[in-house]
Amino acid sequence: MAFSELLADMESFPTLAWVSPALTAVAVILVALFSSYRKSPKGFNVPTLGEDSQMRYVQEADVLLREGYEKFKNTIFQVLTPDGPRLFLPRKFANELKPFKRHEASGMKALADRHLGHYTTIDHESDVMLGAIKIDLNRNLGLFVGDVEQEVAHCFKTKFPSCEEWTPVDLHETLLRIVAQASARIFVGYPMCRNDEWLECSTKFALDVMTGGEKLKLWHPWLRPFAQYWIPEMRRIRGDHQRALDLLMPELKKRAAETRQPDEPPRQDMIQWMQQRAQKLGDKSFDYKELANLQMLTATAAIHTTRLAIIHALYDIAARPEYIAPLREEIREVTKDTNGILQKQHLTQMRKLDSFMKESQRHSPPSVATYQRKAMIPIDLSNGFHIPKGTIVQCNTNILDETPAAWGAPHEFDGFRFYRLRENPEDTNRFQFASPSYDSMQFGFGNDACPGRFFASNQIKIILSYILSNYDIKFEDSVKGRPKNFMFEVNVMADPTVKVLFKKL
Ligand code: HEM
Repeated sequence: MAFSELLADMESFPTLAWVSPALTAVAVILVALFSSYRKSPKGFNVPTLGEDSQMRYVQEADVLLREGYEKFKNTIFQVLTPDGPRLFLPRKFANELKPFKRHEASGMKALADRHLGHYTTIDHESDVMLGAIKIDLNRNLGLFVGDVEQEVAHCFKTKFPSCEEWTPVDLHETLLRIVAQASARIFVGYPMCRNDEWLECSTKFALDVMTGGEKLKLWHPWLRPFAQYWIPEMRRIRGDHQRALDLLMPELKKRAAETRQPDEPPRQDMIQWMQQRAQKLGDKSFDYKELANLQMLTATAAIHTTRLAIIHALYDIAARPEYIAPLREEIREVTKDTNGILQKQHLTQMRKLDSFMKESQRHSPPSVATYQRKAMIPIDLSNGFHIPKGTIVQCNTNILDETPAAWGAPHEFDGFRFYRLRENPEDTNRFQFASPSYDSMQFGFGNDACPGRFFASNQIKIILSYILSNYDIKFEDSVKGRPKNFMFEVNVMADPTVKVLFKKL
């Protein structure tokens, strides 16, 4: 971030107007001294990839990590990044880290550290939240197919252009609303899932965390306790939590006051599951405030990741229109007994769509280094490398050359490769979108792989099948081929400048 941007942040700090000019001058000098702060490159005893890699790491980590793979193959290497040296392990070490428990090698702590979770409030591990996702949500997924489809249809009717003619649509913005509302149907229930303020609050929080964390990283660690008050996003985070509580309160009070009839089935949504889990676990610290925080954290983990996977898939479909007819035909075929109304078994039967989603994610994963862990204890690897306690490591998980030979041409986009692999009766339950494996770590790997992946798989299928059944899609004429992804460090983003044209069928 430029010095001028930091100053702009300072100017927006409300109290600065009445702070003495001398104090402001001191603050300006401190900003000047520390705005270019970067962690000193105190590296590890492994080869370093390119001494001048810092900017390349920010803008093209995919290319850089590929170079690392070609140069070092099965050797651990480090990259000098703006946050200091980072260790990249060849994929095979994921197998060695897998047996470690989360209090020994933690994915959550790695993520929290990356986003300065202590300040951005995401350093918050909760058994209530993990249990509600891993157990309750996954157990009840089938219940919600109709409800989610209803929310998706409602969103398209109320928030989407009519598309009688070819109409350009900003997928980033529109899908944020659709995914947020469809997810909120299960997280906070109806009618809260249509509350505009709630949807805005629960989706903006993630952006504040990401941007606020990045801005705060530019400050020297000693100054961060003060600098957090200068950065608008960091100041907003506190407000986001309070606003979430205020917005949820009427619903929580309503539920607390209601007596359900004995023959009434229990409510099924994340609010209910979290409350029940907290009771079961005897979690004394769980109150309405904590519930609101956990809702925000769940939305943060769920919404942007799912939206991005859908955008990538739509870019892949628009770039390869030959897939539209077979995908549409599959949707029509599996739902023909219910006149096009989706039921849970239909989602399992959509094997071509599942394969297409997995192939899209293979080419456009959420990150090119998905398996990241913070060593909470010292860990020794089989090659003698010692990971000191407190160190974050990640695996170089997006090297297409490592694709198993049986999967076919590794670099090609083959939307139905997993569909064909599953035709082998022994493999019929393998190679699914929501099945992480050693060769497919887009959702992570092992016990702590993404617990929301089954839910995400359903949400993506419901939304894509709605689009394919109701619209034709294509790129604007100016777009040639599949738009190249953008990188921010190891994170893979879909080009936000591209518009997809929609036309109602
Ligand atoms: C396409 C959508 C999604 C993608 C690509 C994705 C990806 C990931 C990845 C790569 C991890 C790290 C796993 C590891 O390090 O082994 C993760 C963790 C996690 N995800 Fe997802 N995710 C998605 C959707 C969701 C949804 C919908 C939810 C919630 C309903 C969710 C909740 C979580 C949580 C709570 C964790 C931390 C798990 C733990 O520490 O045990 N994710 N996700």
